[in-house]
Amino acid sequence: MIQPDGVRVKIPASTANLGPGFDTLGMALSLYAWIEMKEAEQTVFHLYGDEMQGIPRDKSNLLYQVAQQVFERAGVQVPELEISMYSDIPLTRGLGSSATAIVGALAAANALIGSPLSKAELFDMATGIEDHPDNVGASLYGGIITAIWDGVHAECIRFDPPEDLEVLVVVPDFELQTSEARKVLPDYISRKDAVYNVSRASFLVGALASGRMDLIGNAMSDRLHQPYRAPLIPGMTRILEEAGNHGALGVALSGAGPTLLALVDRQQSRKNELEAFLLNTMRAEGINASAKWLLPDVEGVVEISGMPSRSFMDMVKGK
Ligand SMILES: Nc1ncnc2c1ncn2[C@@H]1O[C@H](COP(=O)(O)OP(=O)(O)OP(=O)(O)O)[C@@H](O)[C@H]1O
Ligand SMILES: N[C@@H](CCO)C(=O)O
Repeated sequence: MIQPDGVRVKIPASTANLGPGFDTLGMALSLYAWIEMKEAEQTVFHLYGDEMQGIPRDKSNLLYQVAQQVFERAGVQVPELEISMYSDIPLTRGLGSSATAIVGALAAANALIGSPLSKAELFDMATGIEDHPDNVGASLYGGIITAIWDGVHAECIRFDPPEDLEVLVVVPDFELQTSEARKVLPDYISRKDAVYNVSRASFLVGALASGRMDLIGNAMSDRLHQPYRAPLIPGMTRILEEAGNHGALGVALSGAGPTLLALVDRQQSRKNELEAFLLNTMRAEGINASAKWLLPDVEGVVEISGMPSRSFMDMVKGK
């Protein structure tokens, strides 16, 4: 029942909220992590790449802990594991690195024992661990997801992003833990602000699902989290206000930040201008940042089969 050669999965990064859809909307992105998981005599970790620095290499590691939850739920014992991971996803920057690790570990552990758990069960477990469904739903299902969570079950509707949608992310060179970026949020907001957000979030889903990219801009504004988080990210307020004048369809804080995200029509020609505006605005505030042009990922987590003779890193390099 346990796969003798182990299993390999590829998991996309994600952006959460897309402005008004706090803890609800997510989109998978073409930036990836890879995990290999095998049964072993003694637990050992091989963590590759700059983004894995500082991640624990003992049984306290999130990947190991999450895998054990799968085995427990399935009633199977696999106490010792050999786990390899490589990631291009920056840690603690608002691109869903923790969700990627959770979804990757759930999918790999489930595949290792013959896939007894359904994707819906993995979604419930992932949301329980992360505590909100937006990033994990996107990494699990790919595309754009709109999700609900009642504390036990998560449900989502997934749809394909508009065909010409491209995504610019500008990743500042400082970290911001999600837990810290949640502490600054108020427990209560006014009815006026609640209506503002419900209307924008609903309108945004309608615009994205029907391919109306011309309507995205007005729909991406938010009063639930971004105004409170803006003081943590120098340059953010100006970028949110002015990126539309430099070719962005819409702009938002990516997840809990500090990364900023602009949605762009792939057919338009002002990409250099937009990238320079975002980078220069941050630089003027003393923040170095790097820009990445990404596409939506439409597959979500996938198992990579049939290459047990290739080393893990050869597989990653072969992409
Ligand atoms: N591969 C991994 N193995 C173990 N722990 C990880 C791994 N990847 C991420 N983490 C944990 O997740 C933390 C980052 O989670 P956090 O929610 O703060 O940021 P994020 O997921 O990158 O951004 P956001 O949730 O805003 O999109 C890291 O500090 C680390 O503790
Ligand atoms: N919806 C979450 C995403 C970050 O994990 C937040 O904004 O805090």
